[in-house]
Amino acid sequence: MSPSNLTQKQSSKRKTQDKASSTRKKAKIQHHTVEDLPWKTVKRPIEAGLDGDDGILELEEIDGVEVVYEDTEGGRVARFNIVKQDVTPDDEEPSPGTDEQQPEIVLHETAPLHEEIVQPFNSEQLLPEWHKYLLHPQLLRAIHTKGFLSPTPIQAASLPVALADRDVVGVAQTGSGKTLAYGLPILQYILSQPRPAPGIKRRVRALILAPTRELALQVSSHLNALLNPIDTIKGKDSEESSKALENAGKHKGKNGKGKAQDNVESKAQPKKSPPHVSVAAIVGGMSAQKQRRILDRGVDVLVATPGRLWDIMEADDNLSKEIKQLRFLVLDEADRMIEAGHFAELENILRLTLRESKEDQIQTEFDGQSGDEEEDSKEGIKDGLQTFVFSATLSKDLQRNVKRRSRPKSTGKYRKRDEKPASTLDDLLLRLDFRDPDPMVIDLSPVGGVVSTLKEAKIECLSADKDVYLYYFLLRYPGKSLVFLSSIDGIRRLMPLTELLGLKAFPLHSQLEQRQRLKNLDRFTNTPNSILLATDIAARGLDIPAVDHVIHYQIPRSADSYVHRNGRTARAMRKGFSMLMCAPDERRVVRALLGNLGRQDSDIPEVSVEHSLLDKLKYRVQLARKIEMTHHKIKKANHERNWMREAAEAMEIELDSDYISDDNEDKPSNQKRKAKDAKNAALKAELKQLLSQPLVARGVLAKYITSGSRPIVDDLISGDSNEMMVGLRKEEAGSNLVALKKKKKPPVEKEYEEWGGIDISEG
Ligand SMILES: Nc1ncnc2c1ncn2[C@@H]1O[C@H](COP(=O)(O)OP(=O)(O)OP(=O)(O)O)[C@@H](O)[C@H]1O
Repeated sequence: MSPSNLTQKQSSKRKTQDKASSTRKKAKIQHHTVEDLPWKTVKRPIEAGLDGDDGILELEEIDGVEVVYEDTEGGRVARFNIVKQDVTPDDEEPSPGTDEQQPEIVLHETAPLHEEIVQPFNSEQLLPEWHKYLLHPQLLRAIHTKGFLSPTPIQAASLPVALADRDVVGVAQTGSGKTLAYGLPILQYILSQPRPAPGIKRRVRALILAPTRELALQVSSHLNALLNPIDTIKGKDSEESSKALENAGKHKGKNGKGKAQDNVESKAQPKKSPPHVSVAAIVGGMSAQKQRRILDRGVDVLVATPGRLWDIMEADDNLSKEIKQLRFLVLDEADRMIEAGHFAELENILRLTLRESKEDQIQTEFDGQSGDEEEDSKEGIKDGLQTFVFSATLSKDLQRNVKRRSRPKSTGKYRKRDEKPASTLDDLLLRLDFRDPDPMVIDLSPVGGVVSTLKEAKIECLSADKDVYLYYFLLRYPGKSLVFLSSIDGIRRLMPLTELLGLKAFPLHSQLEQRQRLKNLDRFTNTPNSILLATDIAARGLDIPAVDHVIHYQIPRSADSYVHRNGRTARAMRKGFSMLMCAPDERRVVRALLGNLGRQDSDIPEVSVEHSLLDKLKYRVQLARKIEMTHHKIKKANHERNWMREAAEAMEIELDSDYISDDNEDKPSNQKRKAKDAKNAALKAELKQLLSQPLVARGVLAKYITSGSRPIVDDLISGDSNEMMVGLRKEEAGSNLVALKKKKKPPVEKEYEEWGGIDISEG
């Protein structure tokens, strides 16, 4: 890294620092390497034009560093000097002329610049619903700022238990606030401990494991938002936050306090000191070196995906030691973790959290619990580890098994270290060494897995017609739509089609670089009426604000997947809509999938479709497909020609002149290509022209709005007509459904018990 990597902010700081340092006589200068410097993460300055990223995922900056150039034998090198001022107790700016009395320059930033002054928070008055939990004022202030007036049901059920040091297995519907259900007790614990002493490295006290990178990053940002609510509100995820601020303002108004009070409180925050709690995410796809540096600096709450964490742990004994002494272990979306292909890493990490005596004693069977074992477990609680397992989908059987699980018996069967990892969630839970003899299982999952604010529907059509129906739906019901496919190829095929049809779509799948994944999520979040074409990596846990529709373009591979995909909409009691696109050969699987949720396929009504418009859209889609196919052929031919040229160069072979020059007008291949280009240009022009024309439903006379079998005058006057489809009213998805007749016979249960989902892996 060179000094040019210091951020812009840093360079201006450097100038100030230069000036300041020249006046401070007692300054001691210490030389450091880049790696030693106290880097800290700052928000990406999107508004400053860096949103193009250019390989930058996050920025870091350093306070109080001088860059000094030194001429050495090996040339000019940069030296980094950490120069830190000790701040007067009240943290006031030094008054002019007192520079001579500014003596201290300290080596590292770990020393707090302030003793923490915790401003009390009147929760009894401002957050009566939260008062009884006696949360730390910092947390209460954040909850208030976010406008969370009362805990969600899962929070209300799990907080008293978790705050009383008990283990919790929590099952609650998607979008019901599970992150804070486990996050608040963790932050409460750490905030109530003394701040780390100056120079003492923090050790990891809470480990939160999540199945996907996006979810891990989201969890860490949710927790950070609780610790720095003001920063977060200024940040880019502002839609929800500004609403929250508005709510908070309203709420305060009711209680006779206004914004002024809040300002006083925020001003009273210490200006700059190391945070009391540091939360960091360790995920794949980002610089491992940087993540190691963060860990070396010390982290209290570590949110990680098992794969990357295990990679780092293998090279870092200290981290393994810290994991052995955890105070909190959380498995978020535990059931997905065993699907995601990093079960071996997960198992290795979990092994470190077992009590010493159990290291090699992982039981493979469920057994009853003896009195002795209970005694042991009670002792175990004293050694401190609290375990939380949360998901929207944990089977009832599994929850019972958690209750029935036992400590290993001396005569029992134990799994050896080198045995193959198990593949079921039952096994995973057995690998957890709950210190609580009776972990609290809280199951608030709704019947049939459906959130009460979600409307479900389906469209039955041929596989080949799914593109047209999707296009119809997206035009008919504008909004933010998350479209799930089970293969990356499917997304690659749909992306150019949506673009040609003038839709704003972004892809999300595992073969995209991490920075591209995050960027696309960000764009989807911030673009109205946009579409995210995603595989199941987006199915779990992602809290994307205001997703209006979830569309299962390809059917989910299990009942759980159906529930989690649907859970990206209708979150936090908002309305949402989900639509299954079901081809004839998928019906059997859909029946089985719904059967697993205790439902019938006739429970799900059909979306009514205006067939006259569908035909018009079909022609547009056909044109787009043709254009794309020609593009594809041209691209393929170019690729092949370039490959031939490169191969010939490498082998020093002369190629036929056809391959060497594109300029030869007379060559038949060039003529063919030109003809193709012309044909493609004509197709594009035709599509463009079609896209510019309004779509008019049958029976509508666009020129005579008061006549025809469907006069549209009233809708036009009231502003109720659909913007894209003349003759149809502006309606929300789900307001126009066709109920199906219930079947008399319930589905045969045996079939569902045995059905384990289809194995469609990404790609
Ligand atoms: N007490 C509360 N009141 C209002 N909103 C809340 C509250 N707690 C959390 N939320 C908001 O609800 C949304 C969903 O929360 P969260 O992501 O924790 O849900 P979840 O249960 O983990 O969902 P999933 O099962 O899909 O992972 C978030 O935007 C969060 O900020």
